[in-house]
Amino acid sequence: MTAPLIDVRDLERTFVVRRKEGRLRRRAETVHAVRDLTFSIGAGEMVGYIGPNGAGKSTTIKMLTGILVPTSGHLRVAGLEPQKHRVELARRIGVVFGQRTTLWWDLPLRDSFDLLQKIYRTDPARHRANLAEFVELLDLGDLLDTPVRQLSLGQRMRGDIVAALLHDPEILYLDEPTIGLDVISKGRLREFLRTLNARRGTTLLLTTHDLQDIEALCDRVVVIDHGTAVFDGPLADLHRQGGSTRTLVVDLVDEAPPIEVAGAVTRRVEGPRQWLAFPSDASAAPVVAAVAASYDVADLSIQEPDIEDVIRELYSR
Ligand SMILES: Nc1ncnc2c1ncn2[C@@H]1O[C@H](COP(=O)(O)OP(=O)(O)OP(=O)(O)O)[C@@H](O)[C@H]1O
Repeated sequence: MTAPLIDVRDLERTFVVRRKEGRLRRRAETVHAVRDLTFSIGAGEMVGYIGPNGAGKSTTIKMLTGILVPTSGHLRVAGLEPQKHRVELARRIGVVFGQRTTLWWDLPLRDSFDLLQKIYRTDPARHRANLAEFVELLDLGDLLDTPVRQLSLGQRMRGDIVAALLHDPEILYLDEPTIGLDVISKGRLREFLRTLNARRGTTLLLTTHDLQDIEALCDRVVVIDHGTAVFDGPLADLHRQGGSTRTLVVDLVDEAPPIEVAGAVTRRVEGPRQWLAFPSDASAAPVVAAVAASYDVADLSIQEPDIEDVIRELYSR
């Protein structure tokens, strides 16, 4: 078996903060930003890393990139210890922050990209080939001579993604890459990331509060809460873990009292329309058959579980 590309075991990071106590006194308090964190990611995986505010996501990413030193535990990225081999690691990873740019504000995009080639000492031919491919995929050709400060958020984000990828990293960390983007820009970005993964096998670790990013991109999710992983597995299993339900929406020919059938519970009635919840891992067929056998049905549809609800349920445990 090959070693995982990202290997995190019993990782811990604490911060000592001074909290005000009374008017003058301050008390030192230890914050466990990350504790007992264990997960590993294989080459080519696309993993969503999610959790509520303050769960420890940024602290984890900072340790993975070598910006922050762990308090204890085992951490390897591409076989390297990030804090000891920061420069070497920088060539193997790309980082994109949705909330801030790594581009030079007053320079045209093209100049930012040229500077990055010099900083990373990327082979010039390789740089040109990558630039041509990414500019085409992200439709940035007409914007190369525009200073970054004149770009829209979506255009700048595409520029940031190109900047993070020009040196051919194996791993791309994305921190809220679609924040503030409109639906079209989000869709375009997700499409690009899927293509990148399929063509080059780039490993993606994605932090986001937009669960549609996760649904569109990730086969696997790691959920972190209070610094520790509370779930690690396929998205479909997350639905099961959360005990989530699917909903059968029934339009009756006439208004009726709440439907009573085995295997489902009627949650809502509005005129002739009723909403019946049933377990998401059960088949809808028996519920549909039971409803159709006893009621005059005009129409039926099934709503899949809302991942936001599943996650809310998981956090609240
Ligand atoms: N430099 C620091 N000094 C003190 N406490 C910190 C520091 N950085 C993070 N923390 C604390 O560690 C915990 C985890 O923070 P972190 O930023 O990793 O969470 P997050 O999951 O990224 O949150 P968000 O979704 O809001 O970005 C929080 O309680 C935070 O206040």
